[in-house]
Amino acid sequence: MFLSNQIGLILYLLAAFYAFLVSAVLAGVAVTLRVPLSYVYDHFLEFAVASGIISLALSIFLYIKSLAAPESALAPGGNSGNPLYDFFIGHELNPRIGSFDLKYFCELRPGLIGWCLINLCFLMKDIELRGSASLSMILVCGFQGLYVMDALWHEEAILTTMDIVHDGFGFMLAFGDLCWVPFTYSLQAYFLVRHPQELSTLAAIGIVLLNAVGYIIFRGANSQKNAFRRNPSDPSVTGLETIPTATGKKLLVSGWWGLVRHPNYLGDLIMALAWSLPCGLGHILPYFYVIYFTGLLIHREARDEHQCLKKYGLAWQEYCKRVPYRIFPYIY
Ligand SMILES: NC(=O)C1=CN([C@@H]2O[C@H](COP(=O)(O)OP(=O)(O)OC[C@H]3O[C@@H](n4cnc5c(N)ncnc54)[C@H](OP(=O)(O)O)[C@@H]3O)[C@@H](O)[C@H]2O)C=CC1
Ligand SMILES: CC(C)=CCC[C@@H](C)[C@H]1CC=C2C3=C(CC[C@@]21C)[C@@]1(C)CC[C@H](O)C(C)(C)[C@@H]1CC3
Repeated sequence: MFLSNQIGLILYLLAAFYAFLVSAVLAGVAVTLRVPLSYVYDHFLEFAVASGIISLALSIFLYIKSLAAPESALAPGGNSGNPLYDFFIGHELNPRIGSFDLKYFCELRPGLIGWCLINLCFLMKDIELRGSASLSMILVCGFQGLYVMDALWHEEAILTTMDIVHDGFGFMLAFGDLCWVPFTYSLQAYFLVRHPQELSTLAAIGIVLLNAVGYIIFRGANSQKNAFRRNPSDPSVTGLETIPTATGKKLLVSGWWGLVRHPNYLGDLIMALAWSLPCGLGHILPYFYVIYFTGLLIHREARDEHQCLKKYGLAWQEYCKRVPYRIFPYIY
């Protein structure tokens, strides 16, 4: 499985970013040809329901396919014997059709690129209604577009995430990737079409700075860990303090990973806030993402702690002593 992931890494390495570029060019052509992209705004619910139905159909297919899979191909967490639970969590770990890895493909491309395209459709609706896109809309679409490009550019990093290594591919991830991400992560842009906001230059600068701080922490932490895991002698991480573990792997205790135990989540949450602020403080809808995402990351952090404690035992306890806060320094 690890070897096939490595092969997938080579095959997929830059393909997701290219897929984004191709989609961007096609979207540019559609805008130039005046294709009425605002149709997606007018029929948002219908598109969301259709994508929910596609996710359900895909999950049923995945579950039926998993029944023929060998025991060794099943996900540890999705092999409880309860068909409903396994259908939801994902019975098979990395379902493939030939060499095409369905989970790896779905995790990044359709949801993330779809999210940007939906945002573009909302931006076009804004232009259609008011003659030009508002500064708030430009900031939201710009920040989220950069986030997606970053994820696609660092595509290989998802090969080591819990979703790929540990979780199965079932309804939860299929629905999350194909429906939840594109249709709920775009709610700020959706909100701005109906509720345009006046944003002062000073407020806009403040929000841009907040997003930049979040991005520096998020990218710095993820890149530091990825570089360290790929090659602990990488010059960018050689000066950092580490704790040895019984598995032979080491844990970083300085740099970003000495600030809190999940600095990447901290940066991600700061960015999430920066995406909501352009929508003003008058409505809860644009803050849905920050609230949901805080819950998701707190739950994810607890699952990861549990796995790391199992994997690293005493070394993890030592890490927790040295770096007492999980996500928010001096708070949590
Ligand atoms: N926008 C969204 O909807 C979502 C975004 N994300 C983002 O995705 C990114 C990846 O997150 P996720 O996959 O949850 O987990 P992480 O990238 O945080 O990976 C956790 C793993 O990192 C390793 N690790 C933990 N502490 C240390 C340390 N001190 N030194 C070295 N290695 C350590 C451990 O694995 P090991 O030791 O085995 O290497 C641990 O299991 C994050 O930035 C997150 O914010 C995640 C979910 C949803
Ligand atoms: C409510 C519900 C159905 C939740 C399912 C959870 C999923 C929405 C998330 C689980 C892990 C995710 C990741 C990303 C998007 C959200 C889901 C699918 C991700 C692709 C976002 C961009 C990041 O840079 C990432 C590539 C690291 C990330 C991977 C995990």
